[in-house]
Amino acid sequence: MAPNPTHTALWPAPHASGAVDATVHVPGSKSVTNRALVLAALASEPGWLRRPLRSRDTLLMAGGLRAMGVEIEEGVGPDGTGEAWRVVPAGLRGPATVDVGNAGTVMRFLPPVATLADGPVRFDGDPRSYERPLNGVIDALRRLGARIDDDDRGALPMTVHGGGALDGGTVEVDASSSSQFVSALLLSAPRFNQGVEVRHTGATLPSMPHIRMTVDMLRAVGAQVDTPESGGEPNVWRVTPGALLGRDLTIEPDLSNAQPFLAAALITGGRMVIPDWPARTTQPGDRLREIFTEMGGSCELTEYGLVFTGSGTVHGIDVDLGEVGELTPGIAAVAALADSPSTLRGVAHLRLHETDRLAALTKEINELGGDVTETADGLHIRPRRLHGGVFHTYEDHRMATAGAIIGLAVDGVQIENVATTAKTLPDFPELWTGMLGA
Ligand SMILES: O=C(O)C1=C[C@@H](OP(=O)(O)O)[C@@H](O)[C@H](O)C1
Ligand SMILES: C=C(OP(=O)(O)O)C(=O)O
Repeated sequence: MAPNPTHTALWPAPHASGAVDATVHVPGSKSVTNRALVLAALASEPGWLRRPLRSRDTLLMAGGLRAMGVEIEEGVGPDGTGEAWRVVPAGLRGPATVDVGNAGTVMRFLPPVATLADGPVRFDGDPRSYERPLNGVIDALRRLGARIDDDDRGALPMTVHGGGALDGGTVEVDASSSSQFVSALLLSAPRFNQGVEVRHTGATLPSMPHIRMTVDMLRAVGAQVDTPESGGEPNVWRVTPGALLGRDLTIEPDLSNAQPFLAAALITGGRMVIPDWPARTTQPGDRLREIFTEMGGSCELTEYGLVFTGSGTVHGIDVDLGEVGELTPGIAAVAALADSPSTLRGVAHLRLHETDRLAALTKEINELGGDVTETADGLHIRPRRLHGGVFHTYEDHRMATAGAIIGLAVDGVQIENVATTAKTLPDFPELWTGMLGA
């Protein structure tokens, strides 16, 4: 097969000639947008999403819901300002086909929705989606009463034979490979006849902030959710059946996508302003305030947003990133440019993300002259003088942004397939060159 010209294209990563000083408006959060779409689709009345993220993952989510009969209309918000989506719920329909691409949120959050459709819903996606874990969702849905045809692979492609309703009830799930198994079951549970009680049985559970995001957003649309934090048993979440409200929700900026811009200020000793950084949020990217401060920067959260300043020095860090795994590629890139070694721990499950991120980061940083080794659950990074070269991205948006961070400090880095940032941030190349005043 001839190579795909888009994928093999090389993007010369801009090199910073001095301290970066910029304000970057970061588009909406992928995780918030895709949860908001699902909850609005399951509500009993229309709702609005203002400033939704429009990227590959969120357009796939909208496409999947539309395929099942939900109306998602383009429009301006109810107050006449800002771009918005109006979501009009409908009786969910099958037969339908859902393309999940390589979006974890789509491949995990939509099968429970499909159990409520009145016919078969076929799920398919990118080759990598066949390798990403889905068995936790499939097994749990079967035990809750669903009929699913996956040829006993526990993976995509598969067909959920929607029966118009699902019993629900109590179910055990090992979500150690992805927190999205828990989020997926909770999000649709208000519409299951008996709601759900999810009991996580695995030894570890990654990405807890994302589960809190699910719980917060469910409560905001009127669902009753009991959690370990609200006095329940550890690792048990309970959702009571009930109707969901249609809301008018403004989507927060994606704080994980703010990461490369903050990193730019950190490694160049510059200044970065991210408007609309929320004062309170469940997004894991909020942890960057603490992590990048420990690595040498300082930040101030104002009413306008976050003001982050680099000191000109970057320190290594020893940190457990299990709660905030999606920040790992960007932290690894900064760590490769630091003045001391780093240990990133608690992220074994990254081997099952868009690509095997631990292998990919090790290989690509080392090919630029770095010294990275994989551990059982993370990376050891010993900074070395790096040189230019091609940074491969493995169709992983966060590999592309990690390479761009290194390219700011190292002349001659070329990013292969920077277009893969379209998964969550289609404007990345323009925002990045705009930041540099190019
Ligand atoms: O629920 C979500 O929106 C997400 C949960 C996390 O998944 P894992 O728990 O599989 O790491 C995170 O890495 C992903 O980017 C988004
Ligand atoms: C792991 C990620 O995505 P997904 O939602 O596809 O799991 C990510 O965005 O870093």
